[in-house]
Amino acid sequence: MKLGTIGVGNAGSKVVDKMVEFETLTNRSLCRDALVINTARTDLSKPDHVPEERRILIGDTHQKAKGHGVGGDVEVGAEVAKNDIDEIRRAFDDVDIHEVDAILVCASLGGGTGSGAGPVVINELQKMYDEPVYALGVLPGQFEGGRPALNAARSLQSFVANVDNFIAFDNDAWRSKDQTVGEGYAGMNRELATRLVTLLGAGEYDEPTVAENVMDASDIMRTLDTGGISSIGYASTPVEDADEEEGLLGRFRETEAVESGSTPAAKINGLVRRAVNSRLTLPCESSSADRALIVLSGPPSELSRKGLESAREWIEDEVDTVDVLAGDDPREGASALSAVVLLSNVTETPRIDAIQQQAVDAQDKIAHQDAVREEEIEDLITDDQGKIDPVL
Ligand SMILES: Nc1nc2c(ncn2[C@@H]2O[C@H](COP(=O)(O)OP(=O)(O)OP(=O)(O)O)[C@@H](O)[C@H]2O)c(=O)[nH]1
Repeated sequence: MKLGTIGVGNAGSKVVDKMVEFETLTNRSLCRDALVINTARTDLSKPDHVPEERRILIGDTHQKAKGHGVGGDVEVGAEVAKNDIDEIRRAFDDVDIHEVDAILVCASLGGGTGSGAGPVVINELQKMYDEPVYALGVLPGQFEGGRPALNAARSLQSFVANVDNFIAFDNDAWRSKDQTVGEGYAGMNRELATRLVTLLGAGEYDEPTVAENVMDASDIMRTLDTGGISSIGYASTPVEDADEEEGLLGRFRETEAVESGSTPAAKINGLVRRAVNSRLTLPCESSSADRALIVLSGPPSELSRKGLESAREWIEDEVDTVDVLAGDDPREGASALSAVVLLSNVTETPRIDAIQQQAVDAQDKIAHQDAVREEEIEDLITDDQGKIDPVL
């Protein structure tokens, strides 16, 4: 599909940047426009693949943001975006909407800009365009504490109510204890970009391609059209005789070899099973999905109709739905065979339940602290009037 991509806030912008990097390295043609919106000037300098003129600073005149971010305050994030909506609209005007099938807004839900400004941006897009608007939302880790969980629980409701589909990425599930936070994020963003671009970029070629069974943008959009929360599974295996991948693309590839000697059909079946049973972007009970879609991407010689059909049947049983679409994404010269599986409208998602509980606890704690503070201030004023130390 042809996509307009918008990153809101720090993490959202980094994800968009990685998507553009991965699509360039793999000669795909997905993001027709990449725009990033932020309240922090320093974060706007981070992307390597988003043109300078497509980086928008909002809230630089706002009393609390002043170009330094909103410090995790979701209310300020939303307010700033509402105040600067004309500027945001002008940036949308530069998108050639006839060139895109859908818009993807990427944001993290734990900070203040992504969680607050993200829903404002989405509402505006929905007002301006008829095309579907999808979101990619990063969920905060449990170790980050109550405030990010509260932001996420609040903003998740606004995201899900207003997008055509919400693809979730759970930082907790992808955190590695052996890495620094920075290394961890870089790896997670690569993994996420690989999944998003392999899925959404399927069937998009610069040159016309004649192949049977090619995945179509309308199939992907139909699977996403549930209005719910989605999760993506992925697995990849190197193609025999492919040149050793050097440099940047090698870092994106976390391929695992499958047993040699297996037939192409068995190889595909095994790969699709591995995609569903390995780490999903959002851990969930796959049988709770409403619809599913399989994309098989790799050199045409590796694609097998029989393999794809038997994998489709396996997912039909696994997910317990007849709504499973499957298609190929032939890529001449690709050095790996990859399977990506989209599980749409999943409802059994333990991490989202846990975030909601963490948010309720955090809200109770904040309410309790506020009540204690008010009581203390009252005591000070009534009992110790005149005894408060001045600041200077
Ligand atoms: N997956 C991933 N998560 C990130 C990354 N950077 C930050 N996060 C997560 O995002 C949340 C913080 O959100 P940010 O995007 O940094 O903040 P923001 O939306 O710009 O908002 P403010 O900083 O409050 O203005 C935390 O939950 C982090 O764990 C990243 O590169 N990748």
